[in-house]
Amino acid sequence: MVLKKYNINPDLALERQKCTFDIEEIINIFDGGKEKTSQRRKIEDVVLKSGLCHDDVPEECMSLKERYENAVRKSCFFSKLMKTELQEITGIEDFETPAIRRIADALFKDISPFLLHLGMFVPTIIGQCTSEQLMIWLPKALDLQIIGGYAQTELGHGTFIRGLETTATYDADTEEFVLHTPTLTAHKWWAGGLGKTINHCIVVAQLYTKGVCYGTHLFMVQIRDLDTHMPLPGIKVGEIGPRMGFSSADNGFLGFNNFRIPRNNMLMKHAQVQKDGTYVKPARHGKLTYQTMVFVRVTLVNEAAFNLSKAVTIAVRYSAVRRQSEMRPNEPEPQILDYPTQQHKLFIGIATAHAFQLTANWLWNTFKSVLSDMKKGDVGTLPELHALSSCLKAVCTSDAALLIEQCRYACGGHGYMLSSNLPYIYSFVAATRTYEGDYTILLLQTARFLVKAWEQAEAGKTVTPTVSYISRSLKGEKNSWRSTDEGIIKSFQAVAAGKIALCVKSIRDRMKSGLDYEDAWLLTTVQLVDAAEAHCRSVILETYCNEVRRLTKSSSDNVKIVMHQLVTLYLSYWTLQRTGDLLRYSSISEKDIDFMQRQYEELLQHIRPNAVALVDAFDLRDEILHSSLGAYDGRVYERLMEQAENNPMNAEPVNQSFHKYIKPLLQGKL
Ligand SMILES: CCCCCCCCCC/C=C\CCCCC/C=C/C(=O)SCCNC(=O)CCNC(=O)[C@H](O)C(C)(C)COP(=O)(O)OP(=O)(O)OC[C@H]1O[C@@H](n2cnc3c(N)ncnc32)[C@H](O)[C@@H]1OP(=O)(O)O
Ligand SMILES: Cc1cc2nc3c(=O)[nH]c(=O)nc-3n(C[C@H](O)[C@H](O)[C@H](O)COP(=O)(O)OP(=O)(O)OC[C@H]3O[C@@H](n4cnc5c(N)ncnc54)[C@H](O)[C@@H]3O)c2cc1C
Repeated sequence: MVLKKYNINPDLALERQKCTFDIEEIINIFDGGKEKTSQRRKIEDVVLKSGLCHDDVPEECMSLKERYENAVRKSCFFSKLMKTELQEITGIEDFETPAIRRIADALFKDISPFLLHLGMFVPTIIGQCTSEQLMIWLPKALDLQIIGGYAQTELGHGTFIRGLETTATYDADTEEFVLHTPTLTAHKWWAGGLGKTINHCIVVAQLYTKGVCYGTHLFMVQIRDLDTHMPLPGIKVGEIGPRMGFSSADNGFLGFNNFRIPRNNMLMKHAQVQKDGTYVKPARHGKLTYQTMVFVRVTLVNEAAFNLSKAVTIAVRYSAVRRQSEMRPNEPEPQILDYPTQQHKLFIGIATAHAFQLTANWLWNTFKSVLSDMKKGDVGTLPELHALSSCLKAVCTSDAALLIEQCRYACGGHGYMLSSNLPYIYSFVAATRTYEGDYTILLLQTARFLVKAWEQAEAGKTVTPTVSYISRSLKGEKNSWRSTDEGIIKSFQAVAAGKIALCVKSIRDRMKSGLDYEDAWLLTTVQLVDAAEAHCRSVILETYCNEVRRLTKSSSDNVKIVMHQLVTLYLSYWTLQRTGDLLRYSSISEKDIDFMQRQYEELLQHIRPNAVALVDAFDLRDEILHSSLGAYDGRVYERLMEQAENNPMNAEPVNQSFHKYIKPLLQGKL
């Protein structure tokens, strides 16, 4: 759609005059410096000027097939643009560039069918191939001579990877693997792009050689002819059908009928099958084939932050424009943003977007540092990364989904319109809570790490920094509540330590009463999930505070003030959400809680004048927001009417169904 130009809505113009800080300063902080902001804007200009974002009809008014075809068209031209003009600007073949991720949303209101190519296929090649394999597949994948996906999940199993049924049996005579789908439930299911788009695929299958099963391994499989795009003989492939979102990502199914691939198509960086069929197990760590999942979990924290920032931008701008009800008799209707309950719904969204973005950046740096350790042969930091990326992925995607839905509630009926974009943002983020490891499953992985850390600390061993609070707790350090940043973080750590202690106790008590470890663990899993969530909260709170302090060191006083107001709001919000836990595990009193409640309500008032400026500081162009409610000019009603008038349903004054059905019904002739 071409966005019509309107003058700024007067309410929104007034809001911007109230701003107390330099918006550009905050934009630079989140971009990582002035130069990065300027590079991002250049990238956005190129994409927006390319005309690629244009749709003849709104995406939501297209059929599923049209939406898919439109998304393929855009993905192809966008890929070409990335290889040419965008590469010149970034100067690198850098798919990490956050700016590329952001501007992709100007093209796709839903999802690109190439998402998994960039999101999992290329990263798996980079992380799992030997250098010889890398030289064969990486240039082709980066150049889009081959397009790939990641097919792990099956109809019968997603979470439990060890239970996957697809087999890859080595045939030493021909030096090939035979891929086979032995049952209905063994069909690959869900892989993005698999339905219609991709010609190659990373397949996760149980490896058999010399009659022994060695568990799941990764294989590069060509599934379609490069010229005709027809499925290769022995391959059954198709689209799984309409879903809540991801409508243009052609999620697919895949079955193999004794399909042969060369030995070299097993990704052999970590484990190998030699020509004679001898299996060589990974030298360093048994779970290195799970590395792409860790990578994606790390990027999903960023997705949570980015999508929440879009939703809250839409809802705050709308709330500044929308007037409803009256505060006092005969007074003009106020902007709904003036209601404290509305501020309560929205300002936590702004603070959370900041908290998650800074946590995502920190996690990304941790990920890079662990990768560099692993390159040197040291896998010692991997368990902590796995525990961190698991809980942060779980909690951030889950919180973001809830807060995005809250943004929709905050927009009343108009938020329910697809043209608000809130339903699309929600359905995308809701899926991130499930895929790449379901919420509960990932928190249970973190809980395993926490229980082990507890046992290590008990044995007097040093534990990693993110769980050092366990050692303090074991030393008997009592928590005394203080309503400062550090004080609140310490209390949240005391909550986490208290919950982990209870889990350990429950497991041990249950074992004493005769249960084996597995049953004792199973019966404690409700508490274990809770403990892992508490640990994750303490990590987010601490990272957010530390990062704001670090990043605003040389900022103006006004930026320091407003960024810190949001930190305090976040800390107060979570304190009030978790009073039960804090009363149980810290020395917080009722008086302290009353103080925190008052502080929270005062903060809403302090942040109110800067609310619109704070969402402007996410610097999200209208073309990325795609929202009738959230455009920079605030012309909500004009856009809603424009969209209604453009609705293809209104192209003809009388729909044919009137003549076919309604009229005969009215006339008793049906
Ligand atoms: C042109 C267009 C441009 C468009 C650009 C847009 C860009 C957008 C960017 C978005 C980015 C990416 C989006 C990607 C979209 C992805 C779509 C979705 C994909 C998928 O979902 S793929 C499938 C994912 N599946 C899962 O996640 C399954 C979850 N299950 C598991 O991970 C495991 O089964 C398990 C961990 C739950 C259990 O595994 P298991 O083998 O049974 O192990 P355990 O016995 O439990 O544990 C044994 C020990 O191993 C440790 N462990 C487990 N996992 C790991 C790991 N990953 N790393 C390190 N260690 C691990 C575990 O802790 C145990 O240790 P211990 O014995 O306790 O010491
Ligand atoms: C939009 C979307 C895109 C996807 N894209 C891909 C893709 O490209 N490639 C791919 O391979 N996969 C993909 N997936 C699949 C995805 O990774 C899985 O759906 C996900 O990992 C969850 O697994 P599941 O469906 O088997 O759920 P299940 O494991 O069946 O979960 C169902 C419920 O059971 C619970 N549960 C399961 N096991 C346990 C346990 N041990 N303890 C306690 N509770 C348990 C879960 O918590 C959950 O509440 C995609 C999924 C979606 C929704």
